Amino acid sequence: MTKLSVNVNKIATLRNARGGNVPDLLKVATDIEAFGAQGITIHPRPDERHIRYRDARDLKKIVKTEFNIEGNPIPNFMDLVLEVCPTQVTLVPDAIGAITSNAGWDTIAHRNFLKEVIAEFQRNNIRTSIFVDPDAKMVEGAAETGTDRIELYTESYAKGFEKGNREEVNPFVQAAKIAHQLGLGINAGHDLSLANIKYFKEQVPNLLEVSIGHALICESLYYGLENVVKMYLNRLL
Ligand SMILES: CC(=O)[C@@H](O)[C@H](O)COP(=O)(O)O
Ligand SMILES: NCC(=O)COP(=O)(O)O
Repeated sequence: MTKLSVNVNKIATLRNARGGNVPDLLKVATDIEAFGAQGITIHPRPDERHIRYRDARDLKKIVKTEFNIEGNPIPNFMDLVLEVCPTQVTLVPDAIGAITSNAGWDTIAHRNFLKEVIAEFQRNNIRTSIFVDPDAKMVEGAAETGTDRIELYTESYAKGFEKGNREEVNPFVQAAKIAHQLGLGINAGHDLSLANIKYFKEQVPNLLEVSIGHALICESLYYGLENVVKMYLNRLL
């Protein structure tokens, strides 16, 4: 079984649009768990344009499933994660000003930095994952950092799948095989959707967790949040 961790960034985007507390992020996260999702993901960004650092602290008090915090390990982010102690931290090399995450780590160029940061989180019993492209060299480099898991950056798969290019999954299959041989756990995320998740899950071996936000919240406008969470869970069996 592959776990579904729902990324609630977009709930915070909607809330922040009016300055109040509608929708209530904490209630939505609790409901998502009640609907069966096995995790909640957030990706606080330095400008707090959706998730605020305070949300991370508040969510920690109520999330009963796996809590995953993603982000670039700048000092403020490191301090937040070490204070909140989520189940997992996913390190993402976010470029300043980028509209969303748009690349995996160069695990060779940043090996020493990643090693240090990962060791610090692991000393505090926080599972680590690093965001990587489906590239054998980057996966091998990830293993050298000591990380527990990798998160495969799935945008290229999602784009290819939309155009009918199912072979776009092949690099992910290869990357997952290498990661598994090297003893790394495998997560995946970015632009996964109801349309493309089933094929990805069928093809990519040893997939432990997917984190899904943007498409899942958009799909919920049509089908409702409870239905959509259950539809993902069915596709991830
Ligand atoms: C790491 C990743 O894949 C991103 O999809 C991210 O978690 C979403 O961030 P935004 O919601 O800020 O686009
Ligand atoms: N790690 C990926 C994530 O949390 C959600 O990405 P997206 O579904 O919003 O593209």
